[in-house]
Amino acid sequence: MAVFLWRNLFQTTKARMLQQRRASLYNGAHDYDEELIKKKLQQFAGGSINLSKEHSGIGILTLNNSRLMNAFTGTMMLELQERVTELENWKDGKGLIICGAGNTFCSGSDLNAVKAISNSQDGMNMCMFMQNTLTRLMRLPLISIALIQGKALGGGAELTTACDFRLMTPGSEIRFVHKHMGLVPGWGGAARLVRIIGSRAALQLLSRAHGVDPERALHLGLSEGTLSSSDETGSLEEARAWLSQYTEGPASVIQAVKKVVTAGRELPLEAALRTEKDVFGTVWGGPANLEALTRRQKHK
Ligand SMILES: CC[C@@H](C(=O)O)C(=O)SCCNC(=O)CCNC(=O)[C@H](O)C(C)(C)COP(=O)(O)OP(=O)(O)OC[C@H]1O[C@@H](n2cnc3c(N)ncnc32)[C@H](O)[C@@H]1OP(=O)(O)O
Repeated sequence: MAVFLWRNLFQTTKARMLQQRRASLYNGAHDYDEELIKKKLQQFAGGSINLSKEHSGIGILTLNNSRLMNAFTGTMMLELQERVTELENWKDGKGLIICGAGNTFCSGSDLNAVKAISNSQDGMNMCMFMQNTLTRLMRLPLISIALIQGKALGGGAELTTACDFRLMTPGSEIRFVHKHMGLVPGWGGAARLVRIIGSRAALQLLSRAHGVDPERALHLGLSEGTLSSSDETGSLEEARAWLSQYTEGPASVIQAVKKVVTAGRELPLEAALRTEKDVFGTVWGGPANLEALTRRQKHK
């Protein structure tokens, strides 16, 4: 009976939390027409977003458009949304590494597409589409890393801020080039950057639009560390090893850890406390908890 009640509570709470995570920032009430922008984005094809889910519970999401330095075409934006949905449903997932193919991260939006949708309605719809997707990415119950090799420019720099951590390879660069394009970030990059490095440093990075090298990023708290390897395979291996120190343990517990931190980061205190209570309810008396009680482990 107790197990039945626990399972019931667990399923209900989990379903409610999944629904909250997927809830879009923008919908029809904000003059947002998702179907319209999806049709538009479909016209700018090229590249792909590949996801491989490893047995360890670490997913590798690769931006793949080497010809254009992994710039985001319209279809890549659509694929990113699909991959995020797939990750939201990954029960055994614990961590995620986002990287670019061919030794570079991402050079932002595909400028050919940007030019073609430079009217206000398309621009706003694209902005809302990407904010919705990157907000869901940030809220995934997975511990995420942006592995930055080569360049992360414009929208590519914004994407790095939707991850929990950033690791950089020697010689790499994060650069919010928007000012030079007569723009500001629109994929949520400014709001997230302020939360990561504070408003003064964010103002400096956005208003000067200079590149941030690994040393400066480390100093600003934008990057967690500089890897020793700069080649694709070696740096991915290092990033995996770095991430695995945080993903050791059952997926249900790692996911719960990420959920309570997300709530603490995003919600007012009382709402965050209530979410923490709900998440606590999903692990209390759960398999990992009962096993730990049986083991009577000492934390010396
Ligand atoms: C809403 C807008 C904003 C956002 O979404 O937030 C953006 O992201 S706008 C895009 C911002 N990015 C840029 O402006 C990048 C411009 N490109 C460069 O600065 C350079 O290409 C580079 C990325 C620094 C690489 O330089 P380099 O190593 O010398 O290579 P190439 O310049 O020869 O590049 C190879 C090839 O790739 C094309 N390329 C690169 N980035 C883009 C891009 N974002 N969109 C379209 N095409 C891109 C580049 O033009 C070259 O192609 P060819 O000229 O055909 O050889």
